[in-house]
Amino acid sequence: MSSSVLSDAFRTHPLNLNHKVVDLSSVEILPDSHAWTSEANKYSSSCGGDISRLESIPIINLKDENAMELIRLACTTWGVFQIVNHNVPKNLVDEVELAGEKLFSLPMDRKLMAERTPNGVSGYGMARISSFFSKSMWSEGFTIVGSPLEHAAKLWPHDYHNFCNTIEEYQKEMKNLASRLMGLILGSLGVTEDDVKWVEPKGELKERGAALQLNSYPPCPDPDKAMGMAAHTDSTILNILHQSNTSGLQVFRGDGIGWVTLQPHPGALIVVIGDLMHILSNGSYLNALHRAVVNQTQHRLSVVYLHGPPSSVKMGPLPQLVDSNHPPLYRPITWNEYLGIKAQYFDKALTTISLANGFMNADDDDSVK
Ligand SMILES: O=C(O)CCC(=O)C(=O)O
Ligand SMILES: [Fe+2]
Repeated sequence: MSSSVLSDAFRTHPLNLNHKVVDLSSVEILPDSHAWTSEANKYSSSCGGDISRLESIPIINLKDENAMELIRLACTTWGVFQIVNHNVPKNLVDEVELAGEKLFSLPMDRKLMAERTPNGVSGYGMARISSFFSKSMWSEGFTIVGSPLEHAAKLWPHDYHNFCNTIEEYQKEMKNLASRLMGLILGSLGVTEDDVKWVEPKGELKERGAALQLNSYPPCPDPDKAMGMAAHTDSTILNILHQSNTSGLQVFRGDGIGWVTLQPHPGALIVVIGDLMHILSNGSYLNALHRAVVNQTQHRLSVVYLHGPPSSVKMGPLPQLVDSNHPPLYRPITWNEYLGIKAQYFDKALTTISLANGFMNADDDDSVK
């Protein structure tokens, strides 16, 4: 895995470290710093409550002969779906979950030895989106780009091999699965992988952006006022997420339904469509707005594989999807440039590259850097 795209983008846009790292496992009363009000989370008022149960997020069997069509439906209505029969060995998923549990149960002073630096990308710390919110999230994270060795050796100076092996094996499986999913998703848009050369990059283009993010959500004394991870869309092509057997991930349906909880399904992995796939599909595939809520009794863990494009590729709406009736909605952009825009504009990032509102000139690539 290449580290350059994410590392470059994160170095240029360091984290705003207003939030103090707190050892959440030792907190008995929700501190004000972690008490979210409805102003702090503008989407919370539309919370779906009972309605959530009427709508459920599709579970797609990748071996189903209609898988492509089901994916198309899921991407146009949800921007998220679960997959089964994905061929990722169950014991590997269990091992990566255990590795995460082992990591987050270390004492805080040990975890801080592997802390992510303000302009670094790998290591222990809070979700990068924390800097957009005045309140702290009820979660901790560990990001791995490329080899986990450097940070794992800080966590377990004499015993990091198992962790590294598990992570590297999982990264390999995720990379294969992501490329299989790309074939299916592009197919569902009526585009072949041959039409999009960078999907299976050869030679120089091989350099690809990817990362693994472990998220930990300890039990929370006042879960209704706390927020595990605030509402966001992912800045990738797609993310593949495994959640431990405790619900918490919610997806927002804009058509009046509100927040819908993604119930853990044994053996399933979750695919979240990111901003870049939304751009590629010329707006037809939804980049799911999602968040993670917490609960009072159970520790929850998620393992997220971030799948991005090679650094040099400029991505715009796929030419096959654009014609005089369907003009391009976004200007072409590299991932690095998009991550920079996201770091600055967050949930307005797509608007700044929209061609529909005349905000930007399509040829003026450097204007927002
Ligand atoms: O923990 C979860 O379920 C959500 C995590 C997430 O959205 C992310 O890491 O981007
Ligand atoms: Fe996310």
